[in-house]
Amino acid sequence: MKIGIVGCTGRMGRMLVQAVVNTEGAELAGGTERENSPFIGQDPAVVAGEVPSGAVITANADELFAKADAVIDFTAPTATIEHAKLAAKHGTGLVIGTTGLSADDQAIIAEAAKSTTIIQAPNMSLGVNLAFAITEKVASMLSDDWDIEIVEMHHKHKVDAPSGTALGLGRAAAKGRGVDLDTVADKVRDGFTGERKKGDIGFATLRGGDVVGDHTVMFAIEGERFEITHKASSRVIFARGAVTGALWTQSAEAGLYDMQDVLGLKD
Ligand SMILES: NC(=O)C1=CN([C@@H]2O[C@H](COP(=O)(O)OP(=O)(O)OC[C@H]3O[C@@H](n4cnc5c(N)ncnc54)[C@H](OP(=O)(O)O)[C@@H]3O)[C@@H](O)[C@H]2O)C=CC1
Ligand SMILES: O=C(O)C1=N[C@H](C(=O)O)C[C@H](O)C1
Repeated sequence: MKIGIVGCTGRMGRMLVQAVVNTEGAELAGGTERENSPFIGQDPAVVAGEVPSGAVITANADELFAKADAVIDFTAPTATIEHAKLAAKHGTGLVIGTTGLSADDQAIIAEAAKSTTIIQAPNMSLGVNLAFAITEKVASMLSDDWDIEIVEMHHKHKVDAPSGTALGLGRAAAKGRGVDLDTVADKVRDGFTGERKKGDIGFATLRGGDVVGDHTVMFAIEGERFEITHKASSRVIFARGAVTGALWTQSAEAGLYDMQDVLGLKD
């Protein structure tokens, strides 16, 4: 299966290239970067520290979507929505790992998924997808006397907050509780905030150093606290998950899926 990587020289892009060239049944179709990138014309595998693959980095995403069976996108929201349109145009499978997308961006992705298979997940790791399922279950078993708080920490280069995974954990908790996250989310606290509102789902964001990604969901009540924690120590878990997703697109109907679909974690 021919897999393309857009944004192939980024932190995740390089890990994705490594994962593709080391996965049986996967072949690197090529990679993209912006027009002014110093990597244009180079082999993405060599940039990622692998042996030459014969593939080339270009700024022509249209060409990559035309020749690939699936493309993996860990870039930025403005790029991702254009990639979703190209996936629909060419009927190419698409795996989206990019976070920080707006509601309007989501609508464009949902429209594209009418014509092709798209897998979108804020976290491609098995551990976090288990945490999504467990969080929903625990939230469904506890009353809203239990306060739910989500804490995340990432490296200093991360540009969106709260992380896509933290928001995913919030959505899972809200779903378990039978409420809409948008109406109960408390994402920023500063100054004289007053007491915590019963039923809110709070978020706290930490940034620093080279932390790959830590997430904790806390269920707190007077006298005790129950926590679900995931810590990523290598980006390889996201890259492997994304390549598994890309291979999975080949056998799925057009539609919008997540990693819980791919990993068979749904009831
Ligand atoms: N779902 C998951 O499991 C995970 C998701 N992520 C998400 O993935 C995204 C990327 O993260 P990360 O790799 O750390 O970020 P980086 O900034 O390191 O990588 C992004 C890459 O995409 C490139 N890019 C941006 N726009 C375009 C474009 N129009 N065409 C081609 N390339 C483009 C960037 O180039 P330039 O530098 O020139 O802008 C850069 O090389 C983030 O949203 C992050 O949250 C990260 C890890 C796991
Ligand atoms: O930007 C990152 O690095 C990560 N982003 C994802 C997110 O926003 O949840 C996933 C992972 O935690 C790393």
